This record gives sequence, C-alpha cells and structure tokens, in this order.
Amino acid sequence: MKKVIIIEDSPTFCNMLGKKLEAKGWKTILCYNYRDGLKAVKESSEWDVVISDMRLGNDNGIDLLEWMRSNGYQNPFIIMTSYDESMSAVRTMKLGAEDYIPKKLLLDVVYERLEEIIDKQKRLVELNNKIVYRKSEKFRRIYKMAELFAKSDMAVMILGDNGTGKEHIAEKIHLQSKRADKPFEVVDCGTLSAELAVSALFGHEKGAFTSAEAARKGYFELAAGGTLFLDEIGNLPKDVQAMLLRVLQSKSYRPLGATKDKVADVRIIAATNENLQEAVREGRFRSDLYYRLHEAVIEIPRLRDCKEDIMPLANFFLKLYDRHTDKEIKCISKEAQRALVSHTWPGNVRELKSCIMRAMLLCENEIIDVEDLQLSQSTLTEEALDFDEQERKINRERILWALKQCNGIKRDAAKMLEMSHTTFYARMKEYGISTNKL
Ligand SMILES: Nc1ncnc2c1ncn2[C@@H]1O[C@H](COP(=O)(O)OP(=O)(O)OP(=O)(O)O)[C@@H](O)[C@H]1O
Repeated sequence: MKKVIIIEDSPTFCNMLGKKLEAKGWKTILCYNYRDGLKAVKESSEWDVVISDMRLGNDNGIDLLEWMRSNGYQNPFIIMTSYDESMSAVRTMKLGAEDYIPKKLLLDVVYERLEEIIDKQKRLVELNNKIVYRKSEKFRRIYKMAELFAKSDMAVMILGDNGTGKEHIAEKIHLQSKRADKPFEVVDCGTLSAELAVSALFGHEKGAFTSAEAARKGYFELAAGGTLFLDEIGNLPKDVQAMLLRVLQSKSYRPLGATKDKVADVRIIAATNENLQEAVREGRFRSDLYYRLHEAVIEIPRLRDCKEDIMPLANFFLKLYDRHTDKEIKCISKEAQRALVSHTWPGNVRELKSCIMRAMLLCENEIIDVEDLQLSQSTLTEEALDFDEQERKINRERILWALKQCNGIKRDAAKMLEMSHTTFYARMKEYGISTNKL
C-alpha cells in the first residue's frame, strides 16, 4: 500500500492533510514533531514518501532531510513551506528533495504530486528489475553522479566502449529526473543521413515532400517534455550537427512544411564510444556542439575494469534466461567462473549476456561448465581480437606522440591527453613505454 509520513507541528493541519490522503487510498503516519518524524523515518521502507513542514518548533525539516541523506535513507521527500522560505526551499532541492510546496497550495496539488512520485518509482523499479545494480566502486560512483545530474536539466555526455551500459545509465538519469513521467526517446544518430535527418528529428506535415502522404512526428515532438537520448552522436553527419546545434540554442524547431515553430522542450543526453575531441581536432565534429553537449560527463568503464561486477551480472543473465529454457540449470561451475572473471570482454556487458545465453543452450547438465562458455582464445572472434590489439596499438601511439610533443614531460603529456596522472603512468607501464627511449 502507498504510504506517506506527514510531519507537521500543527495537529489540525496534519490531521486534515492525513484525512485527505487517506480518502485517496494512502496509508498515513502522522507525526506532530521532529522526534516522532525521525522515528517514523527510521522504521520506514525505502518507497515511503515523507512530507515535512520546514519549521517544526525549534527543529527543522531540512535537518531531517540532511540526516536522512547522510544516513542512506533515500525516501522521496516533499517539504512544505510558508511564503517567505523560498531560499531554504532551494537548499532542500539541492539536498535531494522531490519538491517544495507552499502550504497554501498544498491541499490542491499534493495528491497529484504524490501520484507522480509513485509512478516514477514504479518505472525505476521496472528498470531495476531489468538490470543489475552494479556494486563495483566505479559503478557506485557512476550511479551517484547519475542521481546528481538527474536533478538538473544539464546536457549529459556518456562516454564508453560498445556494450558497457551507456543506454541504461541514460535511462536511469531520465527516470530520476523531473521529466520521468514524460517519454525517453532513443535516436540512433548513425542512421540519420542528412536527407532523412530533418524529418526524423523534427517531423513533417502531410504533403511536405512528394512521398509525405501523412504527417509524421519527429523525435523532438515524440520526446516532448522528456529526454532525447542521442546514441552514437559521433556518427552524426556534419550538416545535421549544425541543425541540431541551432535547435539546442534557440530551443525551437520547425517541422518540414509547417508554418510555425514548435518549442523544443527536451533534455539532451548523448553517448559515444568515439574520441570526440579527436573528431573535433580532425574537423569531423563541430566544437560548438561538442561544448553544448558536454555540460556534464559520465565515463563508463569497460567490463574488464570492473571484475567484481562480472559474476553478479552473469548470475543475473542466468536467471533471466532460465525462464525461457526448459532446462534445469542451477549454477556456473567454479572453473567457468574463473574463466568468466579473467576473460577480457571486448564486447563488454553485451558480450557477457550473449555468452551466458549461448552457454545455457549448449549446457547438457545442471551446471554450466567452462566448455559451454566457448571463451578460449581460439573461439574469440577475429574481430574481437583485432579490436583489442588495435586499441592497444592506438593507445600506445597516442601516448608516445604526446610524450614527444611535451619533450618527455609526463605530467604535461597526461594533461594534453586529458588523462589523470595515475592513469597515464599506469598506461605507460602497461604498454612498456619508457621516456629514456624517446
Ligand atoms: N547493469 C546491467 N544489468 C543487466 N544488463 C545490462 C546492464 N548493463 C548493460 N546491460 C545489457 O548489456 C547490453 C548493452 O547495454 P547498453 O545497450 O546499455 O550499452 P551501450 O553502451 O549503450 O551499447 P552501445 O555502445 O552498443 O550502444 C544490453 O543488452 C543491456 O541490457
């Protein structure tokens, strides 16, 4: 049952709000002071919503929110304010409150707001059921960043190799944002040729061109109020880049054949596995669009750099596909587990997912064994081996080039490649580069 904890030091107002919400099917816990509120929070489950007054006698709702967040309680939190408390209300939003609502409006809007919160939670739960919450240090940091960026409307750039999980993170940001109840639209920029792009992005009216037999909505309209995820942005043709930039700057667009502009109300999240800086240097990507899309950046690591995530992911995929086979597969043998953890996974999570699916088909008893995984070097595809080898070669050459440009000064070379010193030194060691031999 949907549950809300109401913390309000005026019993009359608290009871009135409680009655209103109970009439709409909510279970309520009424607390008339900070102490009782804190107790109710400690006993709450993670989806219970907290509505607290800003002023609670000598105590204060913001302190409660601060206590909750620093003690790991992530319950949705709404603060009730009086007319002169907007500055403090802004602070509560920064601390992760869902909303602040002036008390005089509360009875009119609270029910709608609570339903929105519940709907958002449901969708987040659905997404979380499809994916594994990755516990590696690197991924925990990524989830934290995603949560922080979700609170703003900043354009976010997600960087990472193919199959690392960029789209999931983009959707997570969307579902934790104010736009969560609006669409999340994915655009595969690689398929947008200059001819198709205008109509695909902005739509067209009936008769706008010879084959336009009916009007069509573009991605900007389909995602209205929500998030547009521009996947593989590095593949966007140059003239489409200019078009996109204009729309992002003016926040308006015009469908083909239309006579009026429409408002471009979307949050942009883009992703790429390409080195976009290099693309800018080589003139393949517009630098103004590059900066417009990089208001915030999240880098997704390769699967082999988060080894502790491999087995939880593998076991999750095992359960996922278990429903689709009539075999009674119970687990993965110790030897197969060792093989999974030490494999290099050039195709990242996507490769792991198909490896487990294939193993389940091949497996002839209850335990997946190392042969079922087909992971030996000889069974790695040529393409995957080439990809890995080429990547090493390119990275090595880039480091050598930067060192030469900077007369062997490692700190400057790391800066030039926008790498942290630690990563730069680690890569030099990995590739056997020594400044003596330059
Ligand atoms: N945490 C996760 N839990 C379960 N499955 C995951 C997780 N992360 C990624 N996957 C699965 O791995 C595959 C690749 O994920 P996703 O499409 O998000 O990666 P990507 O980096 O966007 O890929 P690409 O660069 O090819 O567009 C998908 O099938 C996805 O369901």
